[in-house]
Parts: sequence; structure tokens; C-alpha cells
Amino acid sequence: MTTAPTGAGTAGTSTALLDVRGLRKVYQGRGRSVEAVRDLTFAVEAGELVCIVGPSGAGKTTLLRCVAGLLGCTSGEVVLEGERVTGPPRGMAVVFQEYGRSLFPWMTVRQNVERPLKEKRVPKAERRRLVDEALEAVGLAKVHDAHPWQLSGGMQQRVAIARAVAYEPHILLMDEPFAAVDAQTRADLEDLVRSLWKRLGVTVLFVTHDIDESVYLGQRVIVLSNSPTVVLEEVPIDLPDERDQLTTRAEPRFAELRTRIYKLVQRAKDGHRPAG
Ligand SMILES: Nc1ncnc2c1ncn2[C@@H]1O[C@H](COP(=O)(O)OP(=O)(O)OP(=O)(O)O)[C@@H](O)[C@H]1O
Repeated sequence: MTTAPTGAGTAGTSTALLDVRGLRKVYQGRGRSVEAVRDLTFAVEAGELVCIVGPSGAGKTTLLRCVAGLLGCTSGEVVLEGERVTGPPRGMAVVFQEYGRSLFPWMTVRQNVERPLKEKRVPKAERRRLVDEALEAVGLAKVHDAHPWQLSGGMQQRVAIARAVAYEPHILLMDEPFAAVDAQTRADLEDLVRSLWKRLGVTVLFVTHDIDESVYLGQRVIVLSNSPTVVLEEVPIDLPDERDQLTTRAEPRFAELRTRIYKLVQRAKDGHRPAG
């Protein structure tokens, strides 16, 4: 595991793994500015799986890019493991929606997964072990020497997940990672994320526009208001830890939770803001 994040400065002590404090993001354009995120504050504990939902344009991607250190905050701060994020932290990996663009087409599956480990200067034998384990975990051991363009969309996204997992991040950020795959593949990938999360104990922050997906995956769902964004409500997901696509989604409690979050997102779309 990586322990010393780069791209970070010292911040106050915190018990949470990730602390987003008063995050505000204003995009400055020529002659006009857009306040995408107004004031976001929430924390994620080590080992949690937290989902973020909100209306389209609510600033979910903006939030994730600020957390990943890819975008500077206008004010407020993101603190990871007690260190203020000022650039991509070493203890973090990100999986984006556009798997096609995130993989290098001229590299094999193995080379794609191995690349960040080379950059991290992980010794060769250790690299091989980590890549083998990650490919095995996502069910791609047999196609390690294929190129991404020889694989289906769902398999390519598995490569991106393997690459993130092999890196042994403390926190995994996922930005609508399954939006571009078919429903069956999506269900399989959701189960893959849950099983990797459980097995590896990694903290996961998962952005989705799919309310059912957020309830199925999360231990907690953070619902965002519309832009300029604040946290509308945090909903604990009190479903049993063992989940599967058929029985979990058929549970009355699942339906209650999805209805509650659906209503919250509708209210967010209508411009509802939290009291105070
Ligand atoms: N580079 C940019 N310059 C100016 N405005 C931007 C920029 N990127 C995003 N925005 C604006 O910020 C707001 C939030 O956008 P963002 O993409 O973060 O939302 P989102 O919740 O991820 O959207 P979606 O669910 O549709 O993917 C929107 O109003 C968007 O138009």
C-alpha cells in the first residue's frame, strides 16, 4: 500500500480517511463564471463504500475531479489521510466512464495494468504478482496479452478496474464507471466492485446517476442538490451486507430506499435546498 501521498500538503488532524470541507468550485470562462459547486461538506471513513447521486449537471464530476486533485477548488479543501489534496494523491486511483479513452490501445491488457506500477517504481517481481492478482480478480487472466480494442466494452472496463486495484489504492474513486455498458454487464460489474471492496478493504467513492445502483452498492448514499451544489441529504443504506442482484433488489427495504432517494433527487431537480 502507498502511504505517503504526493500532491498533498499538511492539514489539520482528522479521523476520516477523506474529508471534503466547504468545497466550492467556480469555473472561470471568458467574460462569465459558473458556480458549479457552492458548499460541499462530507466525510468518508476508511473502508466505507459511499455513493453520490444527484440531478444531471449537479456537479458530481466536478466534485470527483476536485477530490482526485485533477481540478483545484475555488475555496474549501479536500483532505485525504490528514493531508490536503493539491494534486493527484498517490494513495488514490480513479476509474472513469470512458474506459475506451483511459486505456492505451497499443499496449496489451497486462501492460495497461502494469503501467502505473512502473511509474510508482514497484520492483518487477512485485509488479508481476500485483498484475496477475488483479487480472485474476476481475476474471481477465486469460486475455492478459490481448489489446483493449480486441475486448468488449465491459471487459475493457474490467481492465480499468484491474489497473486501479493493482495499484493498491487506499481510496478508489469511480465516476459513472458503468454508464456505457449494457444492463447485464453492468450488474456483473456492480457485483465485481462489491466483491473487490469486501476482499481488499479499499474505501470506495462511487458517483452514479442511477438511483438503483447507488442503493445496491452503497453503505451510504449522499444526495446532491442541483447546481450550485450542496449536500441535500445523506441516506444510510441499511440493507444486509450480503447482496445479490435478484434477492436484494426484490426486498421491500430496497424499494423503500430507492423511493426515498428518487424523491430526494426529484426535489433536487425542482431546486429544493436543505434548510438553513
Ligand atoms: N469546464 C467547465 N467550464 C464551465 N462550466 C463547467 C465546466 N465543467 C462543468 N461545468 C458546469 O458545472 C456544472 C456541473 O457540471 P458537472 O459535469 O460536474 O455535473 P455532473 O453532475 O457530473 O453532470 P452529469 O450528471 O450530467 O454528468 C454544470 O452546470 C456544468 O455546465
